[in-house]
Amino acid sequence: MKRSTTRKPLANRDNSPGRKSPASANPQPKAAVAKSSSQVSVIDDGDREPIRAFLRIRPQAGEDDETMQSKPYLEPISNTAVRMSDPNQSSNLPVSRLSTVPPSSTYTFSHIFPPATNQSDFFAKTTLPLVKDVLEGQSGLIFAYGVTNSGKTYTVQGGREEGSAGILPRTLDVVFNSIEGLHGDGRFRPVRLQGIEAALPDFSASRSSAHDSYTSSGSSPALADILADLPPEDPDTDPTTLKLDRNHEYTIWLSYAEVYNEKVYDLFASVDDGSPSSAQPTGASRPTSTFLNMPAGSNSKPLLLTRKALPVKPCPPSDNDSGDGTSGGKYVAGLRQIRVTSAAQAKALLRLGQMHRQVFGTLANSQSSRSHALVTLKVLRVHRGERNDPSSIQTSRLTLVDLAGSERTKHTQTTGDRLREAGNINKSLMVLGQCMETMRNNQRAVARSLAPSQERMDTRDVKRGLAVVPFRHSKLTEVLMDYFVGEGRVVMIVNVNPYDTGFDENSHVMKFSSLAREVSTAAPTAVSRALPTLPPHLLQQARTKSLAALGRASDIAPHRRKVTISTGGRGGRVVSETHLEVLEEDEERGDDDEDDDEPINPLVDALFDEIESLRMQLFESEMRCAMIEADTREEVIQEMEERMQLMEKTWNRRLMKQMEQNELKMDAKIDMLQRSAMLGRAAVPVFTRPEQAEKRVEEEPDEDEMEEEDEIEKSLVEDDAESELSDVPSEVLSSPLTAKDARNRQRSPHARVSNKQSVAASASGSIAEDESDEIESFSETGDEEFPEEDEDDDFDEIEDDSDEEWNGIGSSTRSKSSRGKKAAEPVKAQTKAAPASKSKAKKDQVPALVQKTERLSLDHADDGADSDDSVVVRPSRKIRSSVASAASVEQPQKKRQLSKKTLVTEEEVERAAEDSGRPVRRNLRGSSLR
Ligand SMILES: Nc1ncnc2c1ncn2[C@@H]1O[C@H](COP(=O)(O)OP(=O)(O)OP(=O)(O)O)[C@@H](O)[C@H]1O
Repeated sequence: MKRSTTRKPLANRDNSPGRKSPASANPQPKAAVAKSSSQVSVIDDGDREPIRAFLRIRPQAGEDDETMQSKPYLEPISNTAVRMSDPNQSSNLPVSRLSTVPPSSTYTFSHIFPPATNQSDFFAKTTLPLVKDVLEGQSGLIFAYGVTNSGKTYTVQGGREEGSAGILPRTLDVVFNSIEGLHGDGRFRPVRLQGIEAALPDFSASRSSAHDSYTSSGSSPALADILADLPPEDPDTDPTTLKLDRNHEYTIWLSYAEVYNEKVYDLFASVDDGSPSSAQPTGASRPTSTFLNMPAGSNSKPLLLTRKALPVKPCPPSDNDSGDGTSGGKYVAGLRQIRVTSAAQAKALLRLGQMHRQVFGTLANSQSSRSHALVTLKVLRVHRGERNDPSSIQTSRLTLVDLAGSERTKHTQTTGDRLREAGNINKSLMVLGQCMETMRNNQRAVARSLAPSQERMDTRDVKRGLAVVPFRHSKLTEVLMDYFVGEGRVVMIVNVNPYDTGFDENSHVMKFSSLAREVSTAAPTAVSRALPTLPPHLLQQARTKSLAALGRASDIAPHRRKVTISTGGRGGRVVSETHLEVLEEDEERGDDDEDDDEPINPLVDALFDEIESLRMQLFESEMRCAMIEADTREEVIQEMEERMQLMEKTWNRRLMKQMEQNELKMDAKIDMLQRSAMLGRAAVPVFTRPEQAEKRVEEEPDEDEMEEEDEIEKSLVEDDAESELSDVPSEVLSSPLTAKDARNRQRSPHARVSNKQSVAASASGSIAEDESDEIESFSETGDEEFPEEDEDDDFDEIEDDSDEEWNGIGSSTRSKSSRGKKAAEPVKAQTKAAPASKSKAKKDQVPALVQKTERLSLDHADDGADSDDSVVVRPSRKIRSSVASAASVEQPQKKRQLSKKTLVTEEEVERAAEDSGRPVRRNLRGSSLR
């Protein structure tokens, strides 16, 4: 039969020496609201102190960690102050528009621990005082707060290396070191928050072993086996021993709860795999290792693991020390508290709980804690002389909390379950901050009302002016509420990673810690109880409404998740996989819940719900935006790539076509050259590329002249280098052909006769002479010798400097580029003025010649713009001079180009020349001779 007893008030701070902390130097109000008969508690200022906040700076991770910055943005400026500077500002990176954080701020702490601080020192300065308190009957809370990856778990639980045990295992070590030889018999056990009750009726004082105590308290044998199966000796133990009053006996009870997705779970509870044999009543324990050892296989039916959320309930007034009839905080109903008699047992249990936590809470994200873990150590202390009197038993608690990392969902691809987790983590941390803020404001208001300068206010007015502390808006704050409103010291460890990329998040953490330091932990418990209570039906309505507002059906219906446990072999090989389905059932609500006398303000509730729902929407929309942006970028990139490929193909095709055409041209040229070589020197073939070539008519010189010119041209062909021109005999240079050739070489890279062609020409014997010949436009003395031509006619008027010089007419300074119709116009005008009679005979002959050459086109098909070979026929010097003298024109001579399409054979040209009564010499001209 269980028997509940009310405990005696514990020794309060008045009995605890050395309670004043440096932080308590802050002026605090002398007294808060005087306790009324009904609901307002007395606050004795002498017992209150602000929350202590310690900053721990994480050392820099390995260089391989790409997510980290190279320079820390946090710099300690003293033992208690630190300056934070926005790295985006210093590196001129764009600062987030939404950032509300100033670029540089200074924050103060109770103490700052640099990265090099070892675990032992850290424990001694932050946690050891609380351990001492709890063994002396004082409750305490210590929680680690910080963004993901800032070192919270390392601080609380520790690392793998020797000597890196965190504050939790060290606490256990120190407790059991200190109570060595002072163990109680465990005839009473703790219930709820502060109550105690007798252990099972069959309990006998002689059965005090751990195994017995588990069995007697309803634990499964498997749990006891696990706890009995302890590792030999833990080398990483803290040797610290505290001096205790040896007239007392101590029993230590351990509980391990998890707040995940706004539900509280017992990490020591059973795991039901669905088989009837394993079905156990709620709250019964089943070793987690059982399901981890289950036969694995990817094809096997997923195992169903069920766990039930535990309700958080207000303590009955009977548990309240004050005996004023008000409730004494809230407790997790059904949370198992297991007695442990050694640090090793406690650690083994915690390991088991940790496994449970990983499977249920963090399996899908094993790198990060997604839940708040609360380990509570309860100490029942009784005087040896009063061990049979339950009323003499003192209960104290020390809770160590490893909070989930304050999330940065906007930086991570968080969706679905993860997003929901993140929302809930942020919600509980936000509510924690709001609770602190409200408490601080309330305390300030009270302090103001009590200030000597102020008129003394009625305590009821003061009470009415106080805000509701929103503990009930999150499970975390609900569970921890008693530490804030009741007695107990609260210590906050702020973990920060100064290399972390989340500057904004870390700034919020810092702000939170500043806020916490302004909160005194002995706030009036009545503040949250002093508000009017809604009738039960309205209370229920408000609950339903708030759940509906959140749109979280899962808060009402059980939430199912699928998880896969992989057992790895060597080299990352997966040996086995076990598929599990996790069913998280909502807590049961008893009828007595409706009698919850907790004050509730529907408006505040609705606002919180609205905030939460908006936050979720914001996260979701940010995620959607990020995904849409990523998709769009990918699409654009793909499209660009396709276009590039298309362009590449097109250009490749064009290039190939061009190359083919060039090859064809080259072939054609070679053919023609070969044919002309066969024809021999006497009959020089004429090659045409009608479109691009200039057509010049050249007078066939007489035998001597031809020989002379051939000699000269040959020597020029052999003479490739410009510089060698000086070596050319003066009589050669004096030749108009040679002079022109030399000038053309000097003028531009587009010289009419390229070296290459010259070499080719020299290699081709007599053909080379023609190739290397300067081919010139047909030169005429005047229009009267030619029919009047349109600008579009086949005859292009081209001025030729060389000929002008040669004929001693015109200006040699006129450039080729200025050649054209404009330049030809004055010539036309002048030639028109010449007597028509003198040129009449020649005029009659030339059109006939032109017509003939037009008819003799060899390649009409190749009439494109790129056709460049053409017949060049130039009247002999004699004809030109006779024409000039006949025309008696002392103007620069006009030259006309024959039809671009004109192609003639040698014979035809000769025939045409014979018809005209003059010998004609034909020269070759390739496209490159332009
Ligand atoms: N003081 C320290 N010294 C050495 N290593 C540390 C320290 N603090 C943290 N680390 C290392 O940094 C990593 C992240 O730390 P930890 O897991 O404790 O972060 P966390 O804040 O608990 O993250 P989460 O909230 O995601 O669980 C771990 O590998 C841990 O070993």
